[in-house]
Amino acid sequence: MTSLVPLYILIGYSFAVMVLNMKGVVSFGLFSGTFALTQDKLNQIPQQALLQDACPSDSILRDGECHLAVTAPSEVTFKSNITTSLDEARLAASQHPDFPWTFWPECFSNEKTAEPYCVFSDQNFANGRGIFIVTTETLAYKMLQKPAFTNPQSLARSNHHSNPPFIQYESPTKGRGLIANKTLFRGDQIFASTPLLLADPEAYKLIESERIDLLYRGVETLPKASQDLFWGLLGHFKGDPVDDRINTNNFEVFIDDQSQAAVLPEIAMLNHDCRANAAYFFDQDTLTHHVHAMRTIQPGEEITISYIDSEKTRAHRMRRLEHNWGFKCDCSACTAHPALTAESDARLLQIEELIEKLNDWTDASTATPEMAEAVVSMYDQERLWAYQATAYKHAAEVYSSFGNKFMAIKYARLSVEFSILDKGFSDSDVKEMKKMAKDPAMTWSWKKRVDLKKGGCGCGKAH
Ligand SMILES: C[S@@+](CC[C@H](N)C(=O)[O-])C[C@H]1O[C@@H](n2cnc3c(N)ncnc32)[C@H](O)[C@@H]1O
Repeated sequence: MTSLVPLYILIGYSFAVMVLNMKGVVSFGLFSGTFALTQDKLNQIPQQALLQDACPSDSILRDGECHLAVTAPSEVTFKSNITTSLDEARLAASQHPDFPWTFWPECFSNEKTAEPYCVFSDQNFANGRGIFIVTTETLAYKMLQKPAFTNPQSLARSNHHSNPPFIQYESPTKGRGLIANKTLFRGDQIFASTPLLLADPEAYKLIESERIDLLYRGVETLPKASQDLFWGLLGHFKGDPVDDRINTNNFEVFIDDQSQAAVLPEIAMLNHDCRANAAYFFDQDTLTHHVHAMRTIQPGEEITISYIDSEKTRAHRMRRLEHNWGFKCDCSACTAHPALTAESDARLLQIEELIEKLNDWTDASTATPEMAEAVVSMYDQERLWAYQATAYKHAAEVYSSFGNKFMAIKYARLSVEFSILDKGFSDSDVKEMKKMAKDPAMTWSWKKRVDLKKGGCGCGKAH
């Protein structure tokens, strides 16, 4: 699973601005006359309070008003040390036949970097949405081999941001967020978007001003509509405006096993909930970040994702969210009565213990199908919809290990569906569970524990 994480966290960088003030830009004015829903439609939507401060999806809500386009905020006074003008960089690129980038890349290096870090920009990427990548030449040219660049058809399902299944609203405590404008069912697509930028956390090896130079140059090279989307993002660390927006909004993704910070402005409007109703993953072939509903989401309900590992106890979750994003989580799981919270924490710890037992494939294993059933039930009770794939996988494997073909198939089928939504179409868990759903007897776990029941060794039963 990818995760939303400040860039400085990706590199274990100890960031100076850790006392966070994340609510700077939010105010609570009424929506302007551009709001498109009629009163009739509003009346069909429960939780109307949320709709008070809503904007149509093609607008950005800023300071209580809907704006169609967002320009660089006035606090941006950055002066780059890069001396080549954009026009010169464009001309230099155009003079090289078959040069894959729109601008000649700017690069910096020092004694800590094995290769220079550069900004590579393609304005035509994803049908004119554009992208810039701050990384080494080696990694950038590897990315160029991906279908996202070599086969534009592979992006046919990406970046359809008109007529979305949500509208934007502004909450007094969370800032902007997205609420469903129609019923969404499990598996319904909410987003499939390509990043405006990918930034290699290793670029932190550059001196600060040079790393930031590359980021500013990158933003300048984006098409105007994408620049507006970038500047419309919230920044709450109050450091450099570009860095701040990246730190507040980036998702950690992996491309060829290398961690990258990806900024996806539309998806970055999703707020956090420890019991999120949507899940996300990144497909590195198409450089597309997908968000899907994990359960039925009613119209008027906020669509949420989890920024952190929400299988942890409340205190742990609250600490992470406050440390990384500067907010006190007030989701239902974090604000429940202490008696209920204690129960929830106890369940989460018990899930952890049981999973450890289910993962024990030695002859001393005490794992049983009932144990996995308890785990499945507790995930459900905890409302951990985005994580259920894990529970189903354990159940499928334990049933297979006791030779119970149809219970293994049942849970493998469930695991495939949930894993696709949470981990991606081609994740190894998906492949493994697809194999089991077809024929458990052909998987490594088949009858692995059968002989253990009789006190013998389960060795040698695998196919
Ligand atoms: C990726 S942005 C989400 C969109 C953001 N609300 C906006 O207005 O642009 C992350 C920021 O949203 C706010 N946020 C997200 N989830 C929240 C929550 N559950 N409670 C309070 N603030 C939240 C925090 O300020 C956080 O730093």
